[in-house]
Amino acid sequence: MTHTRTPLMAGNWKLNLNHQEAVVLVQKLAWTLSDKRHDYAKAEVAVLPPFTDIRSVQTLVDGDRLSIKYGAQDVSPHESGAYTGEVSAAMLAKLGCSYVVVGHSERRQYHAETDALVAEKATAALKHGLTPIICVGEGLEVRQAGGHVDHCTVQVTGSLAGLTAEQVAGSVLAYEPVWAIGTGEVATPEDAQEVCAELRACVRSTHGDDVGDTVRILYGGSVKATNVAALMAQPDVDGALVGGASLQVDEFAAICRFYAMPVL
Ligand SMILES: O=C(CO)COP(=O)(O)O
Repeated sequence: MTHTRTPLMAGNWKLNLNHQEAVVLVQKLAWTLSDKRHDYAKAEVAVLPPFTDIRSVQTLVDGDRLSIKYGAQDVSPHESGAYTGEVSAAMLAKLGCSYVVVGHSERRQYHAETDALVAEKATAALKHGLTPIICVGEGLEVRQAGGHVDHCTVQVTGSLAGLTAEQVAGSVLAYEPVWAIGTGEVATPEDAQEVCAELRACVRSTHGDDVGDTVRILYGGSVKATNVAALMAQPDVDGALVGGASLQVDEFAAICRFYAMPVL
């Protein structure tokens, strides 16, 4: 069966840009993409700013009727209550968010997030109509020992625990090898394909072939305009989760327009 997975290019801004800078970047991004006649059917475009920027981004996107989508970098597993500092999925949904990242390696590392917590966050997001971008990825030692596939399939199985087939089909997975994040050390297209294919096979076996064929799987880790086309040429890579390069408008716009580039 040929799949109809729309590519997704998502910019994870991490802890960068205040709400005023966010508006400037999104405005410039929209102009650049419209100038180049970007086809949003060929690549969906999303930005994932810090929480404090989201209301401003919503106002801009709604006011100018932009086709750019937006979301958050984390969400509480709780609905409401005494959870100081947390932001709920309902609050993000109210702000018009489409996406929310869960289980990014930086949260797994610095906030000790487990697969079980990631699954709870994904469930909370889906309950409120948000699409979770569920991240997995191995560190350098695991990669060097050849344990990357097992590591990532264990993570993905745990992070999808309790989700229905329909919920998994409506989620996005992201393979982000930790050794490739912010290091300039991009995985080769073959490395990315190997793990993305294994993640898809894992979903097919746990939630059915249709779900495996439908779920989108992104690659993340030092994605740039110069390497995106080769990554996107891989059959199981459905998009990119972009960190550093998403803060540069021209670079991110070029990444979004990967389909207009030759595969080097
Ligand atoms: O962590 C990432 C996206 O979530 C990747 O970051 P870089 O693109 O800066 O390597």
